[in-house]
Formats: sequence, C-alpha cells, structure tokens
Amino acid sequence: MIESDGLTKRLGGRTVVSDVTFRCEPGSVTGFLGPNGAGKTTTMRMLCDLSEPDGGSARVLGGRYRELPNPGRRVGILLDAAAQHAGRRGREALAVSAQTIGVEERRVDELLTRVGLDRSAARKRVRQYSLGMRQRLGLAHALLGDPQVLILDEPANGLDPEGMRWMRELLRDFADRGGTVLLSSHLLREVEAVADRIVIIGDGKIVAQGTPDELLRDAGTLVRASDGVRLRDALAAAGLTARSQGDGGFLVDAEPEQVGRAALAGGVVLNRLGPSEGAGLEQLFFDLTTPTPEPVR
Ligand SMILES: Nc1ncnc2c1ncn2[C@@H]1O[C@H](COP(=O)(O)OP(=O)(O)OP(=O)(O)O)[C@@H](O)[C@H]1O
Repeated sequence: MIESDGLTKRLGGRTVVSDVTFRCEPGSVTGFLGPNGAGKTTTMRMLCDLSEPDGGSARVLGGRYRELPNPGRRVGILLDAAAQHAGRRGREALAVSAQTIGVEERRVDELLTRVGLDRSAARKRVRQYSLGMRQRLGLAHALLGDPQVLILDEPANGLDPEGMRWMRELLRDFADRGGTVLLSSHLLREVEAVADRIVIIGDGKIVAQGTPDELLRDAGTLVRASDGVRLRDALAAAGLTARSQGDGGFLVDAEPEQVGRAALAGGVVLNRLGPSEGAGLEQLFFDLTTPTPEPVR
C-alpha cells in the first residue's frame, strides 16, 4: 500500500506539488500520469523520503519509508535510471546492492536474466549502457530484495516497443502476485495499457483519478453538426464549455441531455450526440492537463 495524503512541496519559490492525495492498493498497478514538469518526480521523491514535504504526509506499507525495517527488502525504487554508478559493471553494481541489503548472490544472476541483460551486457560498464539497458538494470535493483511495493519513475523511457511490452508484463505479473506498483509516465499509451487505476497530475495538482473506465465515463459529451458555427454559437449561448474537434464536432463538458437541449434551443440539427468514449483517454488527458479549457467563442 502507498498513501499520499495532501503532499505539498515548494521549490524555487513556487508550489510544484499541491495537496496531492491518492492511494495505491496491493494487487494493482497505478499509473501516475502527467506532462513534463507536472510534479510526478517530486511527489515520488517525497513518497520515498528523499525529499521532505512542506505539507501532507507519505506512507508506504503503513509507515514512513525511512522508518521501515530494511526498506530495500520491502520497497523497490527506480527514480533515475541514468544516475547509476557509471564505472561499475552491470553485474558488479547489482552484486554490491545485494550485499548491502543482505540478498544471496545467486539472486543477482536470476535477476539479470529476468530483466533481459545477458552475460555480455552484465560484464559491460554501466557507462556503456543505453538508457534502455540502464532501465533494465535499475529495475533489477528495484526487484532485488523481492519487495512488496515498486515505485518507478518513467521506467519505460528509452525502451523500444518490445521492451515496453516486456516491462508491462513484468509489472502486471508483480501486481497479480499481490504487489503494489506505482509507475509514472508522461505517455498515456504506456499507462493505459497496464494500469488498473490512473492518477492524472497537471501543474502540481491532481486533476482526475480512477479506473480507465471511470475516467472515460466522466469525459463529457461528443456532439457534431453539419453547421459547426451554429452549433458553437448554441453551446456558447447555453454557457457550456466546449472544445472544437474539427468537422463541426465539439467535446462538451456536460451531460448529453444538456447538450441536446442547447442544440434544440439554437435550432441546430445534430448528426452525433453521445458520451465521448470515441474521443478516448487521449483527449481527456490533453484536456485535463491543459491549464484553461478554451471557452466557446
Ligand atoms: N530543485 C528544484 N528547484 C526548483 N524547481 C524545481 C526543482 N525540481 C523540480 N522543480 C520544478 O518542479 C516542477 C515539477 O518537476 P518534476 O520533476 O516533479 O515534474 P515531472 O512531472 O516529474 O516532470 P518530468 O517528467 O519532466 O520529470 C517543474 O516545474 C520543475 O521545474
């Protein structure tokens, strides 16, 4: 279990994480989704006690990370794959960590195989690794202590499509065995394919959270007319917030019935009216993380 309760952080004179609250349950993958600079890394650093919150609290497995007995055996963390010791060989780096947290050396080779680093890769120095290889090694570090919780910041960065699929399968399997996974990404597709729950952050604030289905249900109404200008005017007259989709279509922040009534009042003939499933999470993500939705003009 991971609990972020009102986490708040000020950096460089401004609030970069503001009142961030969410929970990640055992047996599930939670995707922490937001554009670059939204506050994902800062939040994760507070969860791992690498940064002191200015407000709120963070709990992992029921307590503060730093107060957990032998946290390396209970929580696997990958925050910055690029920051690993560049001068060490892959296997050596993992073996040092194993010794530090009291894990048998046998597990080092098991994990290298599990993350897809072969003998030749394991012998190379980390500075020769591509970002994708560093991610794999970072994940091996995170898994080394056979933890119950994984906290991973942009773990798919630098992986090719095959590598991303492999990562998703690994995380799915980890959660299916009862583990708790929190992974961040700025790419919706990556998160959508694996997450049971999605927490969307924009400009330091949680803008939406729920299962992918719940988020889609709340995504508004898609409406279209041959006369897009007239429809736009009718929506504006009803005071509805809408975003143009092109082709006379609009994504409206209201229920279909409200939108239908607005069109009727404006005498507009519609050729589509319904929940916005077709617009997908992509549009929702874009809308939610774009600071102010354009009003209809
Ligand atoms: N040490 C710092 N001093 C001042 N501002 C900072 C510092 N670290 C981060 N920030 C700012 O805080 C905001 C949130 O950054 P953060 O790295 O948490 O975002 P992110 O969602 O992880 O984005 P990315 O995917 O780009 O890493 C950004 O605007 C960033 O510029």
